[in-house]
Amino acid sequence: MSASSPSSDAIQAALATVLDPEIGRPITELDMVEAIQVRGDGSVDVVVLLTVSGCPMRDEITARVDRAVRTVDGVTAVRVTLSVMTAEQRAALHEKLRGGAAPRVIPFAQPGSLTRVYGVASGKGGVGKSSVTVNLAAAMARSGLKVGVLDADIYGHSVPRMFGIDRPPTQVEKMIMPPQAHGVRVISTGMFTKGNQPVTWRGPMLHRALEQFLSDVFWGDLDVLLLDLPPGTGDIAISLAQLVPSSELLLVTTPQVAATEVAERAGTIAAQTRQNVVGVVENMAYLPCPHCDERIDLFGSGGGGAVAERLTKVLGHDVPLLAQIPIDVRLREGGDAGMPLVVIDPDCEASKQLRTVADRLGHRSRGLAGRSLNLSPAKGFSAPKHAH
Ligand SMILES: Nc1ncnc2c1ncn2[C@@H]1O[C@H](COP(=O)(O)OP(=O)(O)OP(=O)(O)O)[C@@H](O)[C@H]1O
Repeated sequence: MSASSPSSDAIQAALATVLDPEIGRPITELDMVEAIQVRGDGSVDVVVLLTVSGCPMRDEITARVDRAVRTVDGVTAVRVTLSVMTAEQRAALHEKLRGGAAPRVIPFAQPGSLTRVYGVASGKGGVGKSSVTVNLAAAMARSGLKVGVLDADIYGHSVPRMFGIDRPPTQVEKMIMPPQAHGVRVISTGMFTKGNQPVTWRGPMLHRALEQFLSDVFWGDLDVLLLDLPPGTGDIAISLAQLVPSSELLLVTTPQVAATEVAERAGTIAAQTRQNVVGVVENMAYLPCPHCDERIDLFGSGGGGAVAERLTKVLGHDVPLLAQIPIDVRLREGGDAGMPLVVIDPDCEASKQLRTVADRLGHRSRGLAGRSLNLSPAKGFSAPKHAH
């Protein structure tokens, strides 16, 4: 080896900066680098182990390794060879990722969890619940938060399309690696049904599926997990409350929806499950007139405010109206093209409203307020306002 050729330590250090695109950890830490060979002429061979042979990320990993190794002084050429982990190596990786936790443990339900979990619910379909979920998640990711979306809307899993994701998740043993888009980790019930066919999921099956998505998906260390719930706040909202007792609900409505009816229904469920309702988002609130400053109340007005007011009464705690999102054709077009509006145009009115909600939900301090503790305070005892 000539004096100027790079050391294999330097190559190793460069490889330690390469993150696996799905797991988000250095490939060296994941034991994915099988061999490094540095030749006298400065050319470097790296053998990388993929978790599965058909890994959809193979080109991306190759490119990342190539880029990183080329930054090392003295490197003249890089050759990346891909191989596949043996069953034992995969099992060891699975073990490592689980961090010694027992199987079927839901990390978000553990006492020390700092992840805020929000179920996004609506009284009926088509009000823009999925669009709101996707845009909130993308806005949170843009502000530097680690975000996951679990699309549990079995009647219309539109979330992957709205994120532009068209590939299934990779599986390492029993662990499911969520695809990422716009900085968000995404899992959808739609990724597990053949040809995206609607499935008749029944209560217990849905409960098990949700449990599996919460426990077997490698979510990593999330700040926020958003769940797109099926419309109608039914079984799945109850399952979520059981599986993650500290989860909270965000309600999406249009101004048109029979406000009292939706509020009663959602309120009854939330009161039963003791879930906190963080607020109401009124979507399709108005159509900005293309010729003047007027707002056209296409779907009526006041629905969001009425739901918030009604829920405040029913639940006995303040349920604010967090935003009024106008109708914006680009929100739908962006959804169809896999580009959330907050990414395409972060400063338009609809995006501003969405970003306000994202900021509020993403940066709330996670005190005891609104968390289900299943405790009743003793007479004369007033509970502390904050946990910390
Ligand atoms: N503010 C908005 N402006 C324009 N189009 C919107 C807006 N919000 C949602 N849409 C469009 O309305 C349609 C329904 O929205 P979306 O799929 O998000 O609703 P949903 O409540 O999740 O429905 P479901 O529960 O039935 O899946 C989509 O085509 C979406 O792009």
